[in-house]
Amino acid sequence: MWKTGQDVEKPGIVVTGVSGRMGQMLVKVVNASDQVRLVGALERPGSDWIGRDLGEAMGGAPLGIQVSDDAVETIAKAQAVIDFTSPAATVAFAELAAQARAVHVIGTTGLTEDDLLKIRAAARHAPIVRAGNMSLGVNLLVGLTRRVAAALGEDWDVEVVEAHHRMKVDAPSGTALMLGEAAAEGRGQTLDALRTPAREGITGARERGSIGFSAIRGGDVVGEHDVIFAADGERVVLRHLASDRAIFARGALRAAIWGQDKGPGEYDMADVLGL
Ligand SMILES: NC(=O)C1=CN([C@@H]2O[C@H](COP(=O)(O)OP(=O)(O)OC[C@H]3O[C@@H](n4cnc5c(N)ncnc54)[C@H](OP(=O)(O)O)[C@@H]3O)[C@@H](O)[C@H]2O)C=CC1
Ligand SMILES: O=C(O)C1=N[C@H](C(=O)O)C[C@H](O)C1
Repeated sequence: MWKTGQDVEKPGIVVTGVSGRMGQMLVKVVNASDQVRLVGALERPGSDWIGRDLGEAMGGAPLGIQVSDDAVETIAKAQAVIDFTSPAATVAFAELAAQARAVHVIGTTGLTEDDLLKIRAAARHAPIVRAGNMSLGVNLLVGLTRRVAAALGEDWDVEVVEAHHRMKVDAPSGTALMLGEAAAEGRGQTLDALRTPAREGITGARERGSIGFSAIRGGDVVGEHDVIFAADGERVVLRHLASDRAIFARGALRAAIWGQDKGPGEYDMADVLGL
């Protein structure tokens, strides 16, 4: 629907932030797929990857794609842009993907309300699939969390605990926020209404019905999330453990393909996975 002529058969994918942890994983997953073509690779202006062959920069065989910092020219070639970078970069890419009528798959977390408004504006022109976690397991856990929260009610205190690698820059994680939102929805409320500020010092007793978050940072932890429902005398713990970033990249590629026949609008992984 988005491009015509010779581009129609296999969607052309542009990956952003290709030198990053997720960027490199996305390049591997996209390049291994026979359903899409990798047509462009973007990095931040000033990166020493700019101008190099992407495959060689990743320490492997040449891929015949030069890493570029020209987002306008590169995104113009795309049917889908897969983007796990930083909030500022993602907001800029959203506008360019919308101009190119390309599907924008956003994995970037730590987006502010203002960023989300700009992304919403871009989604008036092209499909945007955004999720704080693109894995099948976490998106299933989101649905389970909603159901358990609805079933257990306010006598059960909800706490979300997450652990990530030492390089992660945002907290709570995007996944933790998705899980907190699901718990709040299960109780017929919004997370904004129930969220407890980060605890330190004399916090006072826990407020009934509130949802708390704790973040651990260390080592090379890919991503671990517990949703704890704690009552008097018992606890229910829902857990997801990620040990390979390929789960996120596979979900993002699935979203890019899924989005090819969708109209403008904001979608999430529950839409993509039919959950
Ligand atoms: N939704 C999901 O399933 C998942 C989401 N994430 C999220 O994805 C994001 C990236 O994570 P991760 O890969 O670990 O982080 P990295 O820091 O390893 O990678 C981010 C990359 O984006 C690059 N970048 C920054 N600005 C630009 C720009 N303007 N143009 C092009 N590239 C740019 C960075 O370059 P430089 O380092 O030079 O600044 C870096 O190479 C985070 O927000 C993370 O939370 C991660 C995993 C799964
Ligand atoms: O930064 C990461 O690494 C991850 N970020 C996402 C998040 O913020 O939840 C997803 C995953 O947990 C890895």
